[in-house]
Amino acid sequence: MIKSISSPVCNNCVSLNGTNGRWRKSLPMTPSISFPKSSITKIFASAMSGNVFKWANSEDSDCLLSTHSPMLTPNFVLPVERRPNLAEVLRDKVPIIDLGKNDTNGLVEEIAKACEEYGLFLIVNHGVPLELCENMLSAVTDLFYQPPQIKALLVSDDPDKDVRICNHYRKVEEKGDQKSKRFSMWSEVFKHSWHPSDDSFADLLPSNPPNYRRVVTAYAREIGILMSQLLSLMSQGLGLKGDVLQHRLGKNPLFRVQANYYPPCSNPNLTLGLGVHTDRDALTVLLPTSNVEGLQIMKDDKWIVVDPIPNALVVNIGDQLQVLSNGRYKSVLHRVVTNEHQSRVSIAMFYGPDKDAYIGPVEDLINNPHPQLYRNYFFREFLEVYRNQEGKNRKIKEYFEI
Ligand SMILES: O=C(O)CCC(=O)C(=O)O
Ligand SMILES: [Fe+2]
Repeated sequence: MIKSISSPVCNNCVSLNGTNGRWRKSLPMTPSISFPKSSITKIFASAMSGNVFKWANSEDSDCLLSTHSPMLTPNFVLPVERRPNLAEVLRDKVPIIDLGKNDTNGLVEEIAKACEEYGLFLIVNHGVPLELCENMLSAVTDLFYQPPQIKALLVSDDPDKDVRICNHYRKVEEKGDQKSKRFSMWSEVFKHSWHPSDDSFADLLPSNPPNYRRVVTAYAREIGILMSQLLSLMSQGLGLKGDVLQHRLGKNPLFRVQANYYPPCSNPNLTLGLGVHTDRDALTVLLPTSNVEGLQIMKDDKWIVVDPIPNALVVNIGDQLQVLSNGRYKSVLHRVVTNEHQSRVSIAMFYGPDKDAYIGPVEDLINNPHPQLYRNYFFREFLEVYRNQEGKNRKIKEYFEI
């Protein structure tokens, strides 16, 4: 059991007090999900021409149709140098950390090591009930399996829209050509905000699937508790008091969800589910379909597979923790590859700073052998740079390097 968890500083955040013992619960299996074709799907499928649906309000982007096998049209085929080169991917071991352990000091050490060396680790015995994870995955799957005409109502490329479905893309500039070419990623994503204790975010969510609002608010509460615990352990891993990182992220953190749907793909060598990126926020907790591979991380200049083991959630460091830790924790470079036979869903819950948070390396972590690596900035500045680099290979924290 984890004993020394400090109370979160944010009034809006959930408290860990009173959760003693929950970490001892052993977590049952995270299920693999199946993708039944609903009768509605069949009706609408017959109304479609071709396999790729052109969204009515999104001129430029061909969104994938999750209800049947989309075709690998040229807009998904990446230039040769950007393809995943699957033959060279390694099967190194990504750390698996048991949060149910009694030894807090050991846990702090293990987590710090994983954050420094990998920027990503799996957690088991994390306390989020299995049934809730299952319900979350199946509610999101139902959402993606709605008829395209229904989903089209949510489709938007406008980053200011709180609730939306979109198709990520990469802009690639060709030599001698002023105009960059857009390549679509082999996925559909559903985004919205969340909150660990104020359920009103759910009022903006679609009323279908009917259970989504209820499930996501329950899941958000659990993830809020888990993230507070992780931030406390990560803070201690830097030799700081448990509440420092959470305090630096501000009173009104930006909580965002991104659910990703990756249909089977006829040639995974030619495209990516999500392009190479780091997460722009502080912390990500990801719930993937178990037993279907997809996520890969870069370590020592090599891509390695993140094994989707049952029961586990994936935790990864985002850009803001790399900056706050003065480069000690790594915001891990990652990507998602597709596979020929199985669909995959993942749900990323992001914890980002308050827009007004002043982010920069924590002073105690700046010293002679460790000079300050980043200049301080308000998070809203970071977001602006992020937006200006939209669709490109982002280099945002590099922009703030000293
Ligand atoms: O699907 C995954 O495994 C990763 C998703 C991801 O990287 C993201 O949503 O930022
Ligand atoms: Fe990511």
